[in-house]
Amino acid sequence: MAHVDLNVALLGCGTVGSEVVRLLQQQSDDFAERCGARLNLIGIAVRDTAAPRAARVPRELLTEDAHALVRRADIVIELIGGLEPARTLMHEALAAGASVVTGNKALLATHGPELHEATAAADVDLYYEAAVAGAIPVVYALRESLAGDQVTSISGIVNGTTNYILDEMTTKGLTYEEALKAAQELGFAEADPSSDVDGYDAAAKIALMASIAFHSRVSIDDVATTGIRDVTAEQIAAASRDGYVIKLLATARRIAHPEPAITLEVAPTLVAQSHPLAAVAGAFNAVVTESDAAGRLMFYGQGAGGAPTASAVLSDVVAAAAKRVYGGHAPRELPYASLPVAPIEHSRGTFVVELTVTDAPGVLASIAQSFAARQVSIAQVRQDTLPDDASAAEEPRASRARLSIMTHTCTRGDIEAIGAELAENPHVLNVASLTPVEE
Ligand SMILES: NC(=O)C1=CN([C@@H]2O[C@H](COP(=O)(O)OP(=O)(O)OC[C@H]3O[C@@H](n4cnc5c(N)ncnc54)[C@H](O)[C@@H]3O)[C@@H](O)[C@H]2O)C=CC1
Ligand SMILES: N[C@@H](CC=O)C(=O)O
Ligand code: NA
Repeated sequence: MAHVDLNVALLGCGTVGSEVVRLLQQQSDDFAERCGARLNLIGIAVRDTAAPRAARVPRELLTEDAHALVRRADIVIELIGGLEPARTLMHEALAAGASVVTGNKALLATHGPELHEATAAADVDLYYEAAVAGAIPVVYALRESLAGDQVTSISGIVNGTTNYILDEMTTKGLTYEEALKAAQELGFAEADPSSDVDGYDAAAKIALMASIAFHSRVSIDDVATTGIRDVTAEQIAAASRDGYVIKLLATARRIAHPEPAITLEVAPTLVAQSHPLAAVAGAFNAVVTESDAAGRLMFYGQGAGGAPTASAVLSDVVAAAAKRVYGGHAPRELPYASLPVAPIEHSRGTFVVELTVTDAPGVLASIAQSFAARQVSIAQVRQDTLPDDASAAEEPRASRARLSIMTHTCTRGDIEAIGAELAENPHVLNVASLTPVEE
């Protein structure tokens, strides 16, 4: 079959970009058959053309002038990451009439609306399968497969680095620092790993998924975000003793009260060992959607790493190319529902409150009173005696205990208010954590 020629420009040739080059080289004949176009890689924009690179990267295609390159392309693949110059380059590409494929969740979750508007204005396409959960086709699933349904919630493990770190700490007893270093060496971690460990990478991904699923505009700043820096080996051990694992979960839910809205959160969560997300190990990702007609769906696979992410990039490149050859468009942004984002205090769930307390008569009753005052029902209490505080000056030293209190369903606002009140209770030595639970 005769094929037309399409010019493809690659911006960034790091972990993912270099794998994109490999797939473009190895599968060029197949891609031509699948999209009806020969995908000619016309240039690779890099920061330093003299830097060492994999032998497969054709040096004659390297350029430091990304701006000139995008103006010559039919399809621009942006794999630089970060906000600038990626944002300006994508605008230049769209304005020049190119379709854009990107893995840049940070940019889309911050400046998505203007990029979607520029895409529509230029009558081209914007694809970003790689931006959410790497190889897992979850953007496609939400944009297309579930377009005939009403999504009510999305929850997932969408950051490979933090899942890997928590898993290594749980199963191998590695320290946080050792596990992070290994994740960086394996190519999962972002250039600035704080965006992984502080939860912002997951926040960007849940913002993108929620925007599509709930037909609204959600940004990374709308997500109540807590990372994994404060998760301790003790918490991990206590969770496993009680039948849970700690996972960094990203959740987005449609709520009806006090008004139709969305709640969004990224937080270390106690996931019951029987829950399908508990079995997601290492750098793997999984996303669970609930929708009215389809019920629960689960998507699982490699959410990070060069080759898996390049697979998602190439799926978008093939789709973009086919549209340019045969006509039609990728689904456009459809924010018609305009649901507001509710304060996270409105979100409902069950929680575990962990406290260090003095072990004396009446202490439990006084703590229970804080829950009763807010109509929050306690489902379970576990008490472990702790060794006496050797640093305490007074003799005899007070006995101490660790209390772990699980609630029935309540709002996050209630549990935070209870936590604040308990912090003032003279019997409470420390409120160690307030952790959501996923049964
Ligand atoms: N590594 C992964 O597992 C995944 C990465 N992503 C996303 O894909 C994108 C790329 O990620 P990685 O390949 O891991 O990053 P990377 O840091 O390995 O590669 C980025 C490359 O862009 C180059 N670069 C920086 N500024 C540039 C400029 N002005 N012009 C040209 N090149 C420039 C850097 O020198 C670097 O080689 C990011 O948006 C990231 O969030 C998405 C899913 C998974
Ligand atoms: N740093 C990210 C890479 C993919 O998005 C992760 O660890 O998941
Ligand atoms: Na994906």
